[in-house]
Amino acid sequence: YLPWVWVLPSACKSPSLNQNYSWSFLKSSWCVNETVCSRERSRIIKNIVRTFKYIYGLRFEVTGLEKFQIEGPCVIVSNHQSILDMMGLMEILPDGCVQIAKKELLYLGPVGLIMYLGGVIFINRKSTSNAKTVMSGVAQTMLEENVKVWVYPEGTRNGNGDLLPFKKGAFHLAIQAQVPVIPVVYSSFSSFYSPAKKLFISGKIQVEVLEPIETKGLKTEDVTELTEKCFCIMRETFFRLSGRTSEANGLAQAPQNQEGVVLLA
Ligand SMILES: CCCCCCCCCCCCCCCC(=O)SCCNC(=O)CCNC(=O)[C@H](O)C(C)(C)COP(=O)(O)OP(=O)(O)OC[C@H]1O[C@@H](n2cnc3c(N)ncnc32)[C@H](O)[C@@H]1OP(=O)(O)O
Ligand SMILES: CCCCCCCC/C=C\CCCCCCCC(=O)OC[C@@H](O)COP(=O)(O)O
Repeated sequence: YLPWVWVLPSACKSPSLNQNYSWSFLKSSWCVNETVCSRERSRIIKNIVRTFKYIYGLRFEVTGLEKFQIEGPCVIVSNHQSILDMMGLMEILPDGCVQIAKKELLYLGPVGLIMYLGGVIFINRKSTSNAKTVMSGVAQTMLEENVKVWVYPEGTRNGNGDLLPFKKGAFHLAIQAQVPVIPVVYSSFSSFYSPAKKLFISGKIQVEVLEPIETKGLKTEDVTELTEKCFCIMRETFFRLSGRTSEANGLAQAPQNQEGVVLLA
């Protein structure tokens, strides 16, 4: 694959932009088997971006990768500290997995084009109703096309040494499609990467793929509980991987619902 041979025909045959264009692109007819083509493009992007770690001197230590070996689709959620997460993403990205991204990234020139060709689904974060419509379409398509979906539930980059409260879209998606949620946690980058301190040296990133959380039988009213459960598990793992204890961070007490029932056993 020469990059231009790959990009140009795709760009010329791109559909007109609409909120579901990633999916309509997957379904476009220029490719004999469009899903295979999209997966193949995604694999090429992955293999290129994975080489960046050698340039930046980053090492990844991954555990639990076998958790991705499940039959059928799932929603993968992970913490989001910086643009470096893209290298971490490509380190473990399973085949047939698309990512949810803010629509502004589509206009990043060649990077936006490459994301588009890789099947990224763009949402308008400023419009909940628009994002909800796109996500509902995704729930249906991920089942039809056996696609995994990767979401950053914090909804924005956050390098402050903790996780931000999770947005609920990923969990609505998992419950609507009745597919498991697989949490993935990356350790803190703060010891080697900090734009505020103008620090960027080589370093090691620990990545842990956690046990899938089943959603079979869960309903819309369970979204908040599922969101909090996943948040607690990921936050605790984040602190452990980053060498901080839960107690030191006030995590000894599990969250409770309005009736005082502990949500996380
Ligand atoms: C060489 C070059 C290399 C190139 C290399 C390429 C690399 C290719 C890698 C690409 C990689 C991309 C990486 C991108 C990284 C980002 O762009 S991260 C930013 C974009 N992603 C996200 O924002 C995802 C997370 N956000 C969400 O899921 C949010 O819930 C939404 C859907 C945006 C909505 O936002 P919101 O309104 O602010 O949030 P939220 O409080 O969750 O929801 C409000 C209400 O709506 C309800 N709601 C939310 N969603 C739903 C739903 N789906 N159904 C029903 N109700 C819903 C909630 O339940 C809530 O109601 P209550 O329960 O409070 O009553
Ligand atoms: C000095 C550091 C240089 C690091 C270079 C690392 C190379 C990374 C590999 C791929 C290149 C480009 C992929 C671009 C994708 C950008 C994803 C991203 O991080 O978007 C931000 C978005 O989620 C949330 O936006 P806000 O935090 O709300 O605004």
